[in-house]
Amino acid sequence: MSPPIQMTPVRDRLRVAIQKNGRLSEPARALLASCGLSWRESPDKLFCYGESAPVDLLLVRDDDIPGLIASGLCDLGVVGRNVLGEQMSDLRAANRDASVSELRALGFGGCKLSIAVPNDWTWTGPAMLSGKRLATSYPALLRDWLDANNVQADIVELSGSVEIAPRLGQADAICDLVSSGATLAANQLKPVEDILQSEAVLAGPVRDFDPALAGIAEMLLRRLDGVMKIRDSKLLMFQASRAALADVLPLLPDAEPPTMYPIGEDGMFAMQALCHGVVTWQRLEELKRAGARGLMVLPVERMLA
Ligand SMILES: Nc1ncnc2c1ncn2[C@@H]1O[C@H](COP(=O)(O)OP(=O)(O)OP(=O)(O)O)[C@@H](O)[C@H]1O
Ligand SMILES: O=P(O)(O)OC[C@H]1O[C@H](OP(=O)(O)OP(=O)(O)O)[C@H](O)[C@@H]1O
Ligand SMILES: [Mg+2]
Repeated sequence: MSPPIQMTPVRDRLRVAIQKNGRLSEPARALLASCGLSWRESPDKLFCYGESAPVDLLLVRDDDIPGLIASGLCDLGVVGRNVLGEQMSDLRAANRDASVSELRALGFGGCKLSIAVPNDWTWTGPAMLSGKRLATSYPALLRDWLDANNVQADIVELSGSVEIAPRLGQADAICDLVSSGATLAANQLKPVEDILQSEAVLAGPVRDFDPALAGIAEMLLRRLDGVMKIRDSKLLMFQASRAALADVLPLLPDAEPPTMYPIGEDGMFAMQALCHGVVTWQRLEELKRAGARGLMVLPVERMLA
């Protein structure tokens, strides 16, 4: 008798995994909310049902996010590049294909994965680590870096409080996340090499989305791109004469081609330009000196290209 056919239920709602409690939880939720998503929370707060669009949230430990995407239980996730990179590097070391990839960098949760050594070492380069013991929670990324630098060293894997390992005599140096550097300084360590520049990323499957979900995923990515694009953007409005344009236009910070229309006076134009660079007071003063007048900086709430 042939075995019973297993039917995998087809989902028609997108599932996005985000960190339940931690550094990335609030910014991840805020970013998704700025894409027009809203949710009804379940009583246990592990699952949030999407109300404004068929996009549900799953609240989990960040370490579980790549695996949930790889297994198809979730479609997308917000996770640190450090966590995603570590797990994908680990898979490659086991000769398995990386099944989850970074779809977008999200611009928050910035930190570095760095090698740090005791303050009294005079750093001369990676070769100094030969034969030494390195404590880390990122053994796969550290192994990649050591291999790339032809360094033979022992890796001591710890799940946290890595910075204390040298003081305990457990390791000679460390490889850990650094942001302000305060934790290193408090443990008489100094950063000497950066292995990875990390930030929160949107992770997704390497394979194509299920057809029932592809349209929803595309909608979310499109909105996310719009939000990311205008995150630091401002609409700059001003007036300038035709003669001043050659001096004014190069000063617009990372601007899209401006819209301009003639106004009453001879040779004068009203102009508006979407600027992706930061419009500082100093830049406004430079624009004024170059001939712009009536300068106004406006926030941009939404954009659909
Ligand atoms: N000091 C830091 N400054 C900025 N970002 C950081 C810092 N430390 C970690 N991060 C980033 O934030 C992510 C989440 O950090 P957090 O400390 O909340 O994780 P966690 O303790 O592993 O949480 P979980 O309980 O979900 O496993 C990290 O993987 C990293 O990408
Ligand atoms: O450079 P800093 O601003 O000091 O940040 C770096 C510290 O932040 C993270 O630890 P966290 O505070 O999350 O504690 P953990 O060691 O328990 O992960 C990371 O593991 C470093 O220890
Ligand atoms: Mg974690």
